[in-house]
Amino acid sequence: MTCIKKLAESPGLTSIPSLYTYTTNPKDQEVSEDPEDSIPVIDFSLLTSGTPHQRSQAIEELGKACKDWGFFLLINHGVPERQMEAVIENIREFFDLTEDEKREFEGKNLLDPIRCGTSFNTSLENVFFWRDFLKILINPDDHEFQFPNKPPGFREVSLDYCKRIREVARELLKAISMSLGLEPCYIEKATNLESGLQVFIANLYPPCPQPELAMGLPPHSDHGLLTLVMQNGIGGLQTRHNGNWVNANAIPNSFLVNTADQLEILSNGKYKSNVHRAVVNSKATRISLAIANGPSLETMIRPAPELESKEKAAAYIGMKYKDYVELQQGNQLDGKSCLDRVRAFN
Ligand SMILES: O=C(O)CCC(=O)C(=O)O
Ligand SMILES: [Fe+2]
Repeated sequence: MTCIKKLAESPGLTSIPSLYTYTTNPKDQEVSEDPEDSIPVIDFSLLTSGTPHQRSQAIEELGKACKDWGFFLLINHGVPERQMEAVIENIREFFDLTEDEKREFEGKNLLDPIRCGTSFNTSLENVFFWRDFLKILINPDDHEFQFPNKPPGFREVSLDYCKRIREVARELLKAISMSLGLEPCYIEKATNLESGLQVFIANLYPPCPQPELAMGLPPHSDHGLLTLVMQNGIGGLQTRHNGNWVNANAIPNSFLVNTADQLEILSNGKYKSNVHRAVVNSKATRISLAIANGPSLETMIRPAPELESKEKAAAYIGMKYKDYVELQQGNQLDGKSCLDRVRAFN
């Protein structure tokens, strides 16, 4: 399978092959400029080291962001900027490897620890996306993490980065539990977060000669609990809010965080997983790194009984997270179609 990077670098490419022509209805081509649609900003330092008053206020704001948006910018998170830049630089070097070198990391099965490729699921797609990816499953119970051995140092800097993200996600999930009126460690315990799966998803979106006709990643929600995204300073992520598409303009050194399907299930639908997409541009290569933080693969996730009531019975059936990941990764990327498979009819 030819990667999109190679295609985009073909000399004199002025139009995209029809295989990449993605049809978007006119309403979905519009992007909201409404100031009401400005993405909430959460200050992580207030959640962890603010005064009790600042803390409870920050928890309330976080709960509101999860309920109204399922998306927020996270500032003052404590992950060093130079580490973020180093990971992005290594990802760039990884994608610069030759096609032959990258083929070694292609992977065959959905739950292979390392998979690299193009689009999302080329065996099922009629239209391909303007995106190459590298996906690595980071399972803390596996002490021998598998990771590409090229470029040199990629493994070390990335695994350390994932560890830090795991801590940030754990703190956020504590605050989210509290915002739902649950005890701080509720989500951590219910998901066996200690053994929780992280997926390292590096995305490369090369410049595209007809960006309005192509799609980097189509509208979808993520499978885990919380996804933390950083990028190389080039925008492209858009989030859906009140039926509008909104550009996720990152503040430098912030994370773009979105709530994912397992959080919607656990919160019994109080916090909806966020639908987002990645668009492409004609000028610059965009690199993004999404770290999806999820439950442990063997844990069955179901709505918290504390959040069920006479008026709101469990809105989802329970499913083992491993089965959910396979379902999501094995199908076409299409809005929240995977979540529909666990919706209860009551
Ligand atoms: O490229 C991005 O900003 C988003 C990527 C994304 O949504 C994903 O990898 O699930
Ligand atoms: Fe995503």
